[in-house]
Amino acid sequence: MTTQQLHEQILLKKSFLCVGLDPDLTKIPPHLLETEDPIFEFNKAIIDATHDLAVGYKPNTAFFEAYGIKGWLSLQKTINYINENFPEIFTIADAKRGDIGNTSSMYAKAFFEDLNFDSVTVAPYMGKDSVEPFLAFENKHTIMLALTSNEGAFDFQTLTTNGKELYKQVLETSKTWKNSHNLMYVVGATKAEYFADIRKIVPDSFLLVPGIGAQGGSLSEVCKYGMNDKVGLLVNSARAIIYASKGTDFAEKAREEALSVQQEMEGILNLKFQV
Ligand SMILES: O=c1ccn([C@@H]2O[C@H](COP(=O)(O)O)[C@@H](O)[C@H]2O)c(=O)[nH]1
Repeated sequence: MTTQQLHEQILLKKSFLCVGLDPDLTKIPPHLLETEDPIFEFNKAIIDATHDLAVGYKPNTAFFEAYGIKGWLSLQKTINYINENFPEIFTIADAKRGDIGNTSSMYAKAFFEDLNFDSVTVAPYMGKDSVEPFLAFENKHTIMLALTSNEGAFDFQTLTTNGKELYKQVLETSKTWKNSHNLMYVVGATKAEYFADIRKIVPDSFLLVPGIGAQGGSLSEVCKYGMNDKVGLLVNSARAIIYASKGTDFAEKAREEALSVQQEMEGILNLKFQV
């Protein structure tokens, strides 16, 4: 999917919501545990209930890898289900990969070719040759951690080296890499006050923004400082939506939560773009 197509979906659905698919067998409704593949059944129900309100889904691979081969198969079934039934939806493998070049190439093949995700998250720590193998895939997107939503972001990312905060250096340097037009960046919703500075460095890039909902970030603050003239934001919420209920009504309740976020987004888009 191209960023232009993603932008069109945002305007069509009046939404820049990305639903995080973080299935945890201890949290999903007990009645699903009796099915053959509880994780897939859970994801499928959430997707069926929210696909008209969201422009993206972000399975975090940790929640699948934790269950070994069965979990990986559930991930494969989930991405196939989205691609076959809702090909207009942008998919993100939140895997936070990155290694020496030849290894990164294999990670890129796994997520872009074998699983056919539109994008994958990567860590910038190993530098240019660890990220460029992902960027080589045209119309696939590499979403690099810039300023994360957690408290530990302040351990390294905001430290100043050579007169500049590390996350700013990451943003600036990555723009010089080959095929950098395929880059997007992760910026946490809990760091809304940093968005204005980030937009000075990457005015046109899409930002994947986790941290509203369970982590308490403010959607309106993120939009105030982070939205560009093409919207440029994919705002993720997982637990607040997918675990809205543990009962047989879990999908209905997930829809209600997603709808409330979508409606807030629609209000913001109406104000800014008169869509
Ligand atoms: O900075 C980051 C990067 C990734 N995440 C991931 O996003 C979701 C957030 O889930 P919630 O339940 O909405 O808090 C989860 O998969 C994280 O691993 C992040 O939170 N912050």
